[in-house]
Amino acid sequence: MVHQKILILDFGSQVSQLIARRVREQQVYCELHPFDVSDEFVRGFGAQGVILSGGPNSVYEADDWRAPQAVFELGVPVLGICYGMQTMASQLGGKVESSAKREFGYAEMRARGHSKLFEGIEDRVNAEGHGLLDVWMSHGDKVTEMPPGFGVIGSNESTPIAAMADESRCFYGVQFHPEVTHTIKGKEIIARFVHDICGCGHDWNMPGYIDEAVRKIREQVGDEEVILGLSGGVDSSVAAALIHRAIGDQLTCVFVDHGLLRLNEGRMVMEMFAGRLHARVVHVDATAQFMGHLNGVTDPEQKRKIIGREFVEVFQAEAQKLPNAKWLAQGTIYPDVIESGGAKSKKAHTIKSHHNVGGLPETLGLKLLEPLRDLFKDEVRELGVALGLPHDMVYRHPFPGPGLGVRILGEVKQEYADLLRRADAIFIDELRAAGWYDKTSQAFAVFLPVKSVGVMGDGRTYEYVVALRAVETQDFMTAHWAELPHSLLGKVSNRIINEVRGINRVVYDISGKPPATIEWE
Ligand SMILES: Nc1ncnc2c1ncn2[C@@H]1O[C@H](COP(=O)(O)OP(=O)(O)OP(=O)(O)O)[C@@H](O)[C@H]1O
Ligand SMILES: O=c1[nH]c(=O)c2[nH+]cn([C@@H]3O[C@H](COP(=O)(O)O)[C@@H](O)[C@H]3O)c2[nH]1
Ligand SMILES: NC(=O)CC[C@H](N)C(=O)O
Ligand SMILES: [Mg+2]
Repeated sequence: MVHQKILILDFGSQVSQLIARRVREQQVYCELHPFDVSDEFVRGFGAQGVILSGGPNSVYEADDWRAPQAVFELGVPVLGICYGMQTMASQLGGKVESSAKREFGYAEMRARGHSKLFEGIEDRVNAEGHGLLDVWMSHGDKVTEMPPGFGVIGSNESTPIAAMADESRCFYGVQFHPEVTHTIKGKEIIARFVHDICGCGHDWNMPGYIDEAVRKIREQVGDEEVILGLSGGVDSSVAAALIHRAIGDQLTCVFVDHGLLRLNEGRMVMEMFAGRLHARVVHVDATAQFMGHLNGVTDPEQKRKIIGREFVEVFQAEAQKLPNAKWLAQGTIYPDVIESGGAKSKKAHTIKSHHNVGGLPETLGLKLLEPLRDLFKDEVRELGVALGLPHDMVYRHPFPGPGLGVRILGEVKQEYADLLRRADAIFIDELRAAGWYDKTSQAFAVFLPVKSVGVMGDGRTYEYVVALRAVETQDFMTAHWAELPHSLLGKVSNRIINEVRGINRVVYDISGKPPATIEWE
């Protein structure tokens, strides 16, 4: 089935992904691509409409940060947001200048004229009968001259051209950000653009998606076999459930126990998949293999590389046991795709080599099957529920592939992993009991291989330290430490010190990301 779709071009705004999510919420399919795609790409894409995102540059400085000219020649509606509006103005013959007054945060904008974009959408009406909108702005430049054919459709004191339109061509520019929730009527404005102006229907929804994805997987795979690395995390679990629905026992899930999993994780994953979904799951106990290679290694990057490499080894060995395995399935989701090809990645530094199934070697000899490539995390969760996975599993906190390997600082030892597993389980247990699990995005314990002195039952102790980490975040790119109640932290600390012999001190991590990262290694 061919969907109607919107093309979003990313100029590097921090909130570009939100535009895509807002469009998807309207049950309209869209794709986010870097702004510098070619004219041919734009012409071949088949968009019903194009959205240009915001971005950190100024059009009068960065003269190569332009939309492909084809965007304006497709004969479809275009919406420019912030930088997107500014480049549209500049490319079509208007003018953009630095503004004396920067606007950052809340602003009130008056709708003017009768534009299709805002007609009937307002938060309040003023004495003269003009609609007023509460919007969120973040800019230092502004359009000072509109291109030929455009008229003003929104203004405020500091930004007289806060929104503009050429209604005959359906070109719109807004200086504010309709994609953020602080713009109260942002959702209505996006809906107006995609449905009424671009003419898109509501053809993107989960039940429809399952049928379509199942058909596509069957077509791709035929009678060949697929192996999938199952971690028990959200993405690989949903991918497994979807592929299993499509091809049943042609799918073999490989669940690798590297000895660095959480408490009881192995049992839980096996019960869920083999027991409940009746999927074929191979449980590989590779503890000795991973621990052996990690022995004596203290450098975080080296540890990550070793773990990634050993994963691939295990998958290769398992694939060779199957007569007809031609595919390796992965739970790659849309943000993974965007982050490895988006406008922002061009200047990005490597902070950590996040392993997925390792850097896949050419010699793997398997084709990749990635049925979640088009979905955002919340869509993946919705899909998981629609496929019958339990709520608890689908709403779990993410868990990194290298597992406790990056939560034990320095050298990884069996003894440390055992202590950490128990401390972590107590923390998560208490978070759930206090209703805080769903209020945090990720929470875990970290093992510090240093000893400190304590006193227990009148005796001296000299034992290890555990740090607790809990964060709140939308996208895991930036995060705040969670302000857990002191009473809850107190209870967790008490239980860990009392129940886990070998730990006599618990601390709470109060660093944000940046400058810290979420994991400690
Ligand atoms: N213990 C494991 N056994 C087998 N495969 C694994 C294991 N850990 C990670 N993987 C593979 O690495 C991939 C990437 O892991 P990642 O943590 O990003 O995703 P996830 O575990 O599916 O979801 P979540 O982000 O919710 O943890 C997984 O999809 C899975 O294929
Ligand atoms: O699958 C994964 N493989 C990895 O190697 C990896 N390293 C970090 N993470 C997870 O990514 C998010 C951001 O983590 P950091 O702030 O520590 O980089 C957090 O959610 C981390 O748990 C990983 N996930
Ligand atoms: N958020 C944006 O897109 C900002 C655009 C441009 N850099 C400005 O400051 O006006
Ligand atoms: Mg995971």
